[in-house]
Formats: sequence, C-alpha cells, structure tokens
Amino acid sequence: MSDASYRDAIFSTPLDRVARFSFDEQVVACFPDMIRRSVPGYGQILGMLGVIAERHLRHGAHVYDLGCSLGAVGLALAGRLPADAFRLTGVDLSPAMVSRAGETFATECPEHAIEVVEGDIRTLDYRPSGMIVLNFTLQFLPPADREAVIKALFDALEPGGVLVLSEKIVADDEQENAWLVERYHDFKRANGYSDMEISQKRTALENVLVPDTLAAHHQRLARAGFQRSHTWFQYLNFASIIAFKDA
Ligand SMILES: Nc1ncnc2c1ncn2[C@@H]1O[C@H](C[S@+](CC[C@H]([NH3+])C(=O)[O-])CC(=O)[O-])[C@@H](O)[C@H]1O
Ligand SMILES: O=C(O)C(=O)Cc1ccccc1
Repeated sequence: MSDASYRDAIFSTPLDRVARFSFDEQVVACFPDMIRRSVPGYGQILGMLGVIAERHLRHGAHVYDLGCSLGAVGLALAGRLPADAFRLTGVDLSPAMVSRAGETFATECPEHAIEVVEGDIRTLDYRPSGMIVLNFTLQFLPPADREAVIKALFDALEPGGVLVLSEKIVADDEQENAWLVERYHDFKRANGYSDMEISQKRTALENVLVPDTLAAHHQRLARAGFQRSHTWFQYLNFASIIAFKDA
C-alpha cells in the first residue's frame, strides 16, 4: 500500500445523508492532515509524550499506545528515546490503520521494538506496563464501556507507572462550553476547513465521539485506583491528563 498522505476533504462536498464517522480507508489516507488541522495542540502533546516517557519510564519497560492510528505516539517516543529504552505495542481496531502503522515503524525506526496489533482495547489481555497512552481514543468508546477499560489499565500498570489520557472535553458550564466550541470552530476555519465541512463532520461525530468533562475523567481515574491525576495540557476543548499509580 502507498504511504502517501492526502489533504482531508472528506466533508467538503454536500452530502444528502452524513454517515457516521469511521476510521476507514478514506480517513486513513488523509489522517495525518485531518488530525493536525482538527486537534488543537496535537503536535505539542506528541512532543511532550517523549519527555514524559524520559522522566517516568523505567529503562526497558513496556508501553501501550491504545488506539494508535498511524503510530504517531510510537514515532514520537522513538524519536526521543534510544532503542533499548522501551518496548511498545500499538493497538487499533481499524485494520487499515494497523497495516499502515506497521509499515511506518518498519521503515522509520526498525531498531526500536515496536509492534502493532489489531484489537479492541475493551477486550485486550493487558501485559504489565510502565506507561499507557490513550491519545484521543477513550472518547470513541461508548461511555458505558470506559470505566472497565480504565480499571483494566490501572491493573496492568506496574507500581510507579503512568497513564496519559488525551481527550476532547466538554465544559461543565454551558456558557464556557459554548465559547470553547465556537472558538474551536474558528480554529478549524483558520486551518482551512469550510463551514460546511465543520458542520457535516460535527453531524458525523454525533454519538460517535462523546466527550466527558475533565471532572468526570479525574473521578473515573480515582475510582479505578489512581492515587493522583493532573490536567497537564489544555487548548480550547482538548486536554491531556496524566495519572499516577503509586510506586
Ligand atoms: N475499541 C477500540 N479499540 C482499539 N482502537 C480503537 C477503538 N475504538 C476506536 N479506536 C481507534 O482509536 C483511534 C482514535 S484516533 C487516535 C490518534 C492517535 N492515538 C494519534 O496520536 O495519532 C483519534 C482521532 O481520530 O481523533 C482510531 O484509529 C480508532 O480506530
Ligand atoms: O474534527 C473534530 O471535530 C474533532 O473533534 C477531532 C477529530 C479528529 C480526527 C478524527 C475525529 C475527530
């Protein structure tokens, strides 16, 4: 398969009926462009994941990248840490994503111990790990399934391990939320998306990407057993949390 990446124009023509958003071949082909133009702070978060791994990961520990898409998290870690510093398993439900990610690691960082597996993070048999990353993935699980996954990740983490959870969020306060969503749409417009693209994608994501509040995330992490969790990044209605399992 070609590794070409295209500009995201998926919602640029008027559709009679907007289908539910899915991570199919069409999305895979333009995914790097889509996520960079649609997720405020995406590049900054990736850069910081390498720094967090340097600080918190025991040498040689195992890392999970859950909902790895094209492998951006693994590439960010491999760009910053030597090959013997960690082993990584990327997991994704989309076969199109998994095959492209596997090819990318083989060409970009063949020395690093990185594997990609097709699987559902709700049913995976987790191995002990030092760091687990959910970079904009939990938001796509049905809300009722999220608690059990976070509990399973707490159990899989070794003492002293960290979970990094990046998510689109909704603010508790209605006015604050309206302002954040309006400015988020401005952000997309500034990145070249038309009003029609913004509106059709919004429809496609309804009931597919269901955001939680930051408070709901922190409470769920605490219920799962995490002793501490901090919001370390927020840019409009997108945020990243780090949660710690005591050593
Ligand atoms: N149940 C599931 N099990 C496994 N994977 C899933 C599941 N549900 C959805 N996915 C996968 O989660 C990924 C979410 S994208 C992650 C970006 C990446 N982390 C990045 O840092 O570039 C975020 C976004 O597109 O906003 C997709 O590849 C889905 O196939
Ligand atoms: O584009 C959006 O509206 C988003 O919320 C971000 C996003 C990015 C990539 C796939 C799905 C959602």
